[in-house]
Formats: sequence, C-alpha cells, structure tokens
Amino acid sequence: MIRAAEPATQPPDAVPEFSGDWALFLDVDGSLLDIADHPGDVRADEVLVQSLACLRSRLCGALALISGRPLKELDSLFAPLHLPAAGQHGLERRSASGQLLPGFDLPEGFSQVESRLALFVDCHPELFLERKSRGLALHYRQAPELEREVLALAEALVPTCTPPLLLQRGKMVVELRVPGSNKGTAIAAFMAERPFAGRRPIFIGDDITDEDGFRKVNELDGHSVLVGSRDSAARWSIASAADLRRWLSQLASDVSSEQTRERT
Ligand SMILES: O=P(O)(O)OC[C@H]1O[C@H](O[C@H]2O[C@H](CO)[C@@H](O)[C@H](O)[C@H]2O)[C@H](O)[C@@H](O)[C@@H]1O
Repeated sequence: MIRAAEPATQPPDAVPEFSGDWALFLDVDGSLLDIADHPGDVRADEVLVQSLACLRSRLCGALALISGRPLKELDSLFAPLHLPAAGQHGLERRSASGQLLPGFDLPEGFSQVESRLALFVDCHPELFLERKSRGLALHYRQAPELEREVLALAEALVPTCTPPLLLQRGKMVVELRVPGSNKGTAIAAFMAERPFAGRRPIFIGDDITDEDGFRKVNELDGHSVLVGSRDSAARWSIASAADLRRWLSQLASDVSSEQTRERT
C-alpha cells in the first residue's frame, strides 16, 4: 500500500516511521480528500477529522493544512477544527496561534481578467470559474476538450496585470493568481515559528502545485510523500487519498493506545 518512490534513498515498502518530533503538513484536494467532479462536492468525514485532531495533539500543535483553497473553505471542510493553514497556495496563512499573516495585494487589472474569464465561461457553461480573493481558477473537468483553449486564454491574460499574474496548473484546472508565495514558502514560514520550529517537516501532497513543498522539506532534511505515482521530487509515495486516510487513522489509533497505556 505504501512504498518509497526512490528505492535508492529509502527502503521499499515503508513510510517514514512516525515520530513525535514531526511537523506534519498536509495538502487537501487529491491527498486528504478524493478528487470530485466539482470543488463544492468534497467532504471530510468524521474519522478523518478525528484523526487530524488526535495527531495535532500528539504533535503539540505542529500540524497544518497547505492548500490551494481559501482558508475559509478549509475551516468549513474540517469543522470544528480550526487548524494552522496556508490557503491559496500560501497567499493566505494562519499561524498556530491563530494569527492571520499579512496578505498580498491584488495587481492592477485583476478585475478585468475576472470579467474576461467570466465571459469565456458564459460561452462555455460546462466550465466553472472559482473566484478566490487572490486568484481565479478556471476548472475544465466537465469539458476536458477545452483544455488547450483554457490554457491559451490564461496565458494571454497573465501579462495584462501589473505586476503579471502567475499561471498555476493543477488537476483539470488553470489558476491565475497573485505571485509571491507557493507551498514551499508557506512551509518554510511555518517552520520558523512555534510549534513547528525545530521539528522534522513532512509534507504529503499529490499535485504539481505540491512540488515546491516537496523540494522545501527535502531541503530541510524532512520527508516528502507523494499521493499517487508520477515523476516527482517526493521521496516516498502512497497509492491514493483513501490509503492516506487509512494510514493517518492508524497512526491516530496507535497514538491513542500509547496514551491509554501511559495512563494505566
Ligand atoms: O492544494 P489543494 O488543497 O490540493 O487544492 C488544489 C485545488 O483544489 C480544488 O480543485 C481540485 O479539486 C476539485 C475537487 O476535487 C476538483 O473538482 C478540481 O478539478 C481540482 O482541480 C480547488 O477547487 C482549487 O481551488 C484548489 O486550488
């Protein structure tokens, strides 16, 4: 179920052994949650929420979500948890103490880009335009044949803003967003703060937007875990989001048993 992606550097058929000194960073869509037809269709089940709560407590609070989604959505997906998190690919960040870190300004021309994309979606209603405060995600999961057209339009719109937008590709989505952060910079920022500082970072993600995070934890002597299989900087891998959830739930249950033993 869980294997090392690079057998040359890690033993096969194993994940790094869980350690209480981890700082655990988790991607959301495609990693903790299965990919769904529409961004609004995903749900986090109770077992997953309980596993995250248990692991967060075992790691003394050093567990954070690192996602392309806005913080508001992460809070509602994982309610009642209010986890430390980086949203919108690091453009929004909430520290473990609950502090919201200063945001990034919108570039000049952003609203014109939004109108241009909205017009395009009017002509192609099978597309979905997700509006975030610092970016626009054009989803083509329901119309994969439009991929080239979507990409060409996004590329043409990048330089129409000052400073230019950043084009970020994802699973059946092209995002045009404010530059200045990525998942690697978000992880580095957490690692400079309590309770993450001094711990070993582990980042688990599935998409190309997660590669910055994998490179960052590799650089910090941490563990990078890819969900799925493809060329990646990640040094470990796990087959699917369902397998990841099972693994986290097993870790949480081991932690609970350990705590019960300690009390008796
Ligand atoms: O960084 P992540 O937490 O993985 O978020 C990446 C993007 O995820 C969402 O879109 C993706 O998931 C949808 C639901 O499964 C799916 O329908 C879509 O095709 C995927 O691209 C989210 O909507 C984006 O805002 C995130 O940036």
